[in-house]
Amino acid sequence: MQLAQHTKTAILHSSNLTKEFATTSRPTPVLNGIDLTIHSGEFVAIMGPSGSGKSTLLHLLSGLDDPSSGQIEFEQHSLHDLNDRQRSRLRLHRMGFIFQQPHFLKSLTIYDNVLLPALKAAPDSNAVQHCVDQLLHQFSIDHIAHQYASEVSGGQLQRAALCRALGTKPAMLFADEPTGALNSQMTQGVLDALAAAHTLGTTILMVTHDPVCAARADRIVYLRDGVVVDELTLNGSQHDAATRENTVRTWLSHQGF
Ligand SMILES: Nc1ncnc2c1ncn2[C@@H]1O[C@H](COP(=O)(O)OP(=O)(O)OP(=O)(O)O)[C@@H](O)[C@H]1O
Repeated sequence: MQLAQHTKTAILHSSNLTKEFATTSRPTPVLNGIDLTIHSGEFVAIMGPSGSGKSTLLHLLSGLDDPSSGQIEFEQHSLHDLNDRQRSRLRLHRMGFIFQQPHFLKSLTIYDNVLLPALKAAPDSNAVQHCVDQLLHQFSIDHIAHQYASEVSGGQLQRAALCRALGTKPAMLFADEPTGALNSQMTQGVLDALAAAHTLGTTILMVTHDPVCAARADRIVYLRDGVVVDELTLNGSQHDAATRENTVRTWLSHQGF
């Protein structure tokens, strides 16, 4: 992984993105024309009321689901132009994912769960094992490497999920409420791990309800009724966590959050 370079190269760009879900009565519009650019090396949080379309947007931007209309470009690839196989390859090699509930294969150790997708992405097993060892050490879970998912805490498991996501060396990490199921102490551990991944150059897009999590981002995008209604850029000089959090909470209160 390379050190973060704060160049203004777009890694992800969406234009006029819409999404409707077909319900029994009529199509329900959920996203109503999203124009969003995420720059390489940025850490962007998506916030908004429940049902505003945050997870739907994350799924579209990562190619997990298709928009009803509009364009998405990821590293100059139009997702629309890729077939399923090409998209899967792009997700395996260039994107990482973490969700609120990490799903691990129960019959494999934490180590093997992390190793498996990394080997699929880059079959040089020695280099991959070295990378996995480093990740587990960096996120302070090397001592649970040979345990099973059922034997470790939620915070440890989420950090393992982050290792698994980073083991394929993705350019961009998509995180949907990664701390939603954790207490505040475990949340801090996962946020520190995310911040470390960001410092090493991974672009991050994170959906969150939590101002404490959002305060770690460079920029917060606020969604209401499927539209981006406001953005907050956090001043890089606000290194003090309490100051950043206050800035975020004040801004959110103006959004009626
Ligand atoms: N597969 C689906 N079929 C029909 N409706 C859906 C589907 N997925 C999401 N929706 C609807 O789209 C809207 C937005 O959902 P989404 O999960 O994106 O919101 P969100 O902002 O992430 O919400 P939350 O904060 O509660 O997780 C909701 O009204 C939801 O019911």
